[in-house]
Amino acid sequence: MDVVSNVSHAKTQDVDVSYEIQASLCYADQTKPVYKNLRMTLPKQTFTCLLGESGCGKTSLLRQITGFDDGSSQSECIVTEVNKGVRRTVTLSDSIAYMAQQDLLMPWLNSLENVLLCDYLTQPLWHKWRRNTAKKEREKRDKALFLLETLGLVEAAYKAPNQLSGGMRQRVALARTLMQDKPVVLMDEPFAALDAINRYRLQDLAAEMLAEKSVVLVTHDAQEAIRLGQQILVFPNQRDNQESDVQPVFDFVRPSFPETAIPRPINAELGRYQAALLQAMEAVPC
Ligand SMILES: Nc1ncnc2c1ncn2[C@@H]1O[C@H](COP(=O)(O)OP(=O)(O)OP(=O)(O)O)[C@@H](O)[C@H]1O
Repeated sequence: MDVVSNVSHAKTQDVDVSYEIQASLCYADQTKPVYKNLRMTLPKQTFTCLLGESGCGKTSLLRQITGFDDGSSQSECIVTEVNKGVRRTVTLSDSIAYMAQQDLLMPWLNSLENVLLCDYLTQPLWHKWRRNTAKKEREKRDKALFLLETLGLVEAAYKAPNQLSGGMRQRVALARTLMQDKPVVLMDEPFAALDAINRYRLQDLAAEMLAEKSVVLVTHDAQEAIRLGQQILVFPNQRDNQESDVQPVFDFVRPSFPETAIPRPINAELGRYQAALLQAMEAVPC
């Protein structure tokens, strides 16, 4: 199935532009690669949901796309931007906001400070010393407060993480991700720890607030993938194929999904697609 033809939200998306990712990864303490010669296409300004069985390499792939390398693996990750047929190799590390499975809030900072933290850390040092930054700092603070307000966290702005519920902490983490305003957003099971109502609300907020971004959302929740996915990819299982000297190109399984705008309502149609997605995931060879 052609990925691009499946994309909804046609108004906001520039489907002529995409990132092609080719990646291989083998951790030093493992004999077999986690994946080899894996290819993935991310159309820009599209919500891609990535599923797969536990341990297949979803988090590793996100980490590789960010450019993170702790030296404990043999890895290769080539990102090619394809813009109206013109291809060029790019580095995405400066263009990515990453939201991890844990909220990773600093316990000694309040919500507002946590939201502002990434911006502060990524500023060059000389910028912090400049005198005329007061106005910019005020603007950033206003933006952070606006994000917290939009996410229903006005009263939590000056509270420490240990004074917040799990759902509130995840919303602060989402505000921090949005604050960075990066074109590519990678989210690793961001809503997994939430109750059903908070998860539903945050899915709605994420779809609305990340509509202009190229998003990869790792999830184990088939319903979440069908609600949010404009492209859904199921991680191929490569473990049985590693013995061969020939390196085939592995591709993701692409189940079908409704061609309506996201976030999709939970109804009978969504339930049917959810069942079909679970079947497609079961069919991935183990
Ligand atoms: N830093 C590391 N060093 C060595 N092995 C690792 C490291 N990180 C992950 N692995 C291994 O790589 C494989 C893929 O792990 P990864 O966390 O990417 O899977 P995942 O699909 O995200 O799993 P889950 O759905 O459970 O979060 C696993 O076998 C894991 O044990």
